[in-house]
Amino acid sequence: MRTALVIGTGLIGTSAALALAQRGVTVHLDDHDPEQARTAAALGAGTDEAPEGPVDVAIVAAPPAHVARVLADAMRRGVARGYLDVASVKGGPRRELESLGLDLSAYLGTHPMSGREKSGPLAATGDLFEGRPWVLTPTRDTDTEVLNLALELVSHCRAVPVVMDADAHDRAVALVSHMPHLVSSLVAARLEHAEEAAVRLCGQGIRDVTRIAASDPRMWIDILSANPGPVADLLSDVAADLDETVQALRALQSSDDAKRGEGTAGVEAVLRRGNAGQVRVPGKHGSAPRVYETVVVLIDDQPGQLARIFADADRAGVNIEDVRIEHATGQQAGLVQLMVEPRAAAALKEALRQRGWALRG
Ligand SMILES: NC(=O)c1ccc[n+]([C@@H]2O[C@H](COP(=O)([O-])OP(=O)(O)OC[C@H]3O[C@@H](n4cnc5c(N)ncnc54)[C@H](O)[C@@H]3O)[C@@H](O)[C@H]2O)c1
Ligand SMILES: O=C(O)C(=O)C[C@]1(C(=O)O)C=C[C@@H](O)C=C1
Repeated sequence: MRTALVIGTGLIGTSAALALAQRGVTVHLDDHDPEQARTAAALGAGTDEAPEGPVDVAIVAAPPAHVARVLADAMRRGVARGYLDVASVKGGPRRELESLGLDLSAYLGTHPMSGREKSGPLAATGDLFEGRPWVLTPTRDTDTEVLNLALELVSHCRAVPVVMDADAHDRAVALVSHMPHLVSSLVAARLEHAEEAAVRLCGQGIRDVTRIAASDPRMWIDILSANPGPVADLLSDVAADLDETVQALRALQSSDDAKRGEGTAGVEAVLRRGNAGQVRVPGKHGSAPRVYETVVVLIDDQPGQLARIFADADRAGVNIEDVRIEHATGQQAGLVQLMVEPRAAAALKEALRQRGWALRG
């Protein structure tokens, strides 16, 4: 692939454009809000000038409700050899395109399983998709050339291609993305009118559970409107589990020993089922989760601290596998958790201590 046109230069479009531009592809940027395309261009994602002739691939990264219309318009204008979209739902846009009577052999629906709770080009990064699954939904009618273009895009973004049927994809993401999003919103909603004294105590647990609740509701209305049935079925199962958990907790309040025993068993069952589900969440690069040792470092809230820690770890020859930052409430300090291979932990601790870092835990 030599040339690409990204239509919709928000978080996802600009992130893909940055990755393509970094691999030498000439990227043209287009958005119904020209300011967004200008911003993406200023970030180094490509040019906001229109291509002179057809490009190799057009990537539509507009909100799901607009995807079919934008694709249809681009296909009628013949702007590319192949047409892709990256919408979070796949069945609806495909059916909408079919109903418009277009030849879909040059179209392939895709979905990168990576994103952020922030929108717009300024939230974009060229490494957003690295190591993440990127779903491709070819049909029997899809041109091989277009499938190859999609595989090239995924490879340039250093993601992992996963081929699926569009409706199977929508059922799967109902479980791993859409239902969890609503649960996150429901948990975060309990904080809206909560007392300040309680909210001030928020630690990492609730931050983990509520991060995605900060996402743009307009985007999520589009997503959920295109997949309501599977999400409603799953949420109704969660509601049944919630009812059982409430009953178990009520039993724990009883003065009767036998009832309390039932309550403990009920609560334990839900926690153990949670453990069993959690271990199935794939780790980095989509592989089985690895067990890392955590080295905790106290940092001041000053620029450059993280870069210094990474440089010191690099000097000690230790690879940081993952990182988390916990900001201490009301203080100019934070805790950085560095996840490393267990055999590298002792060397890292020693090197960081020698370079004056305060370690915790
Ligand atoms: N945010 C995520 O985590 C995530 C992850 C994977 C896939 N997606 C999918 O990627 C797509 C884009 O999401 P995003 O998070 O980048 O949103 P975003 O709001 O950051 O960007 C969307 C962009 O599309 C533009 N746009 C809207 N209507 C348009 C139209 N008719 N023609 C051209 N441009 C138009 C907007 O001006 C905006 O710049 C969506 O389909 C979404 O489902 C999102
Ligand atoms: O904000 C994030 O971390 C996300 O990855 C968002 C997330 C997801 O649920 O996994 C949300 C919707 C997209 O379709 C893909 C990714």
